Amino acid sequence: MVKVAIIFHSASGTTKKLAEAVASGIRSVSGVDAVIAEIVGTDIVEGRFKNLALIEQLKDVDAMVFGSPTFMGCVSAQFKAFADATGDLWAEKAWSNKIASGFTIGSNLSGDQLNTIQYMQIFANQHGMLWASLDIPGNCDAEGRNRLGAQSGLIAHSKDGELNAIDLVTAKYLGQRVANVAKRFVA
Ligand SMILES: Cc1cc2nc3c(=O)[nH]c(=O)nc-3n(C[C@H](O)[C@H](O)[C@H](O)COP(=O)(O)O)c2cc1C
Repeated sequence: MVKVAIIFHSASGTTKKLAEAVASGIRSVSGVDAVIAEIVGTDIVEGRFKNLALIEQLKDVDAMVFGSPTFMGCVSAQFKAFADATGDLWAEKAWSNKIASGFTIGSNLSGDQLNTIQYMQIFANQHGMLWASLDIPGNCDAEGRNRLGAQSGLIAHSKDGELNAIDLVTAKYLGQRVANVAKRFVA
């Protein structure tokens, strides 16, 4: 069984809804299962991410999809604390050649969400992971998916704390895509 993990932080729940949609996309691909790893505030003690069980969960996965709200133009502090806690794995090349992708959400249409995705991509590349983009041409899709037109990963927009239904459909597709890429790569 190919395993794809979703590692995400969500303060007010919108990123979590995207994560659930990504998981449903992963699980819709035969032979692939989703591993959910939610970063929560209490994982951070004196500024450092201490949930080693969450990191251990990622040991055997073939791919990871990172999710974070865009806070002040980048990933949340909680997500960054998780990333910083993987430094030993970086030295061991423990995640080398795993597939990676990412999603984020912001309350502005152009609220610097791209920087969040680019940070996730750099984080993945630090680990020697292989980044899977979002291969839905923005504004050229019959179903209107990828409505904000980011190709590096999924950028979503929350309005008054609510998600857009199309963003959820796009998130499901992102899960399917990463699952299919991981399946191909593992075969
Ligand atoms: C401290 C803080 C900083 C934020 N910074 C940004 C930002 O830079 N760009 C943006 O578009 N939205 C920003 N937002 C809005 C959140 O990204 C948005 O509400 C998102 O849906 C929250 O995700 P969550 O529900 O998973 O916590 C910010 C919100 C907070 C609380």
